[in-house]
Amino acid sequence: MNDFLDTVKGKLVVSCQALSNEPLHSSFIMARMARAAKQAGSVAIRANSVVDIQAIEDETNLPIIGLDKVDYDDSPVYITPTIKEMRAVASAGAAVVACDVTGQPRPHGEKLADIVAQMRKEFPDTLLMADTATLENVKEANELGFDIIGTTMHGYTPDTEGLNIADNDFSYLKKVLLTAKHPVIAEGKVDTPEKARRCIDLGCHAVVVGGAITRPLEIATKFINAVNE
Ligand SMILES: CC(=O)N[C@H](C=O)[C@@H](O)[C@H](O)[C@H](O)COP(=O)(O)O
Repeated sequence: MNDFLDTVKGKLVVSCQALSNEPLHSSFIMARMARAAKQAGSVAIRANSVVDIQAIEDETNLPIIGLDKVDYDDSPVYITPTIKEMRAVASAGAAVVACDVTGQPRPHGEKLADIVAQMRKEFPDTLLMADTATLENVKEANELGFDIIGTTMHGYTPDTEGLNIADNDFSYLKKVLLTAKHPVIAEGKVDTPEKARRCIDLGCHAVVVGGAITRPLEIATKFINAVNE
């Protein structure tokens, strides 16, 4: 039985990710980041790549929202873009597999509906999280029956560039909550404890915070910029 949704209800999930061009890129370091998150009380971890997922599972035994960021030449979609990465993340033991649901073309012409159907067949106990950018994407995630709807890609697609879910007291997130037919996880640029709390108070099932906790380059840059101004 997958009890992920019960486990994270009303809670914070810490995202521990560092791509190959980031200073902390290392499964060992991501596992230590996850250890710190667990010690602080995080009930689940969001992680990128099979090796990081395995290292974090070994270290923390916490449930994981897994993804695999891969760049393909023929598509702008990079969060778990094809069935190959979906299978690999589920096989690594992630409780939830997150993937891009932004309506943009996937690599090799793969269709999201086919990917979802295949995953349901092969991994019936694994939950699927839609990383959406717009209300249209939320509607598609509803129709395809995703178990969790995330706001992950809001601000990161050509249509939404520069937007932030926290703008105007989370006015976009409020619309997502009205549109989504499945639990909503707020994710993306939630960079203060107060904002994380607000997401829960507005009715999100859970909230994911990444960079503000686990990306020291991002954190240090904010301090440096403030001091140098
Ligand atoms: C857009 C994209 O690729 N987001 C990624 C998705 O997994 C991660 O790089 C983010 O760190 C994560 O979504 C958490 O968000 P934030 O780090 O802003 O709290």
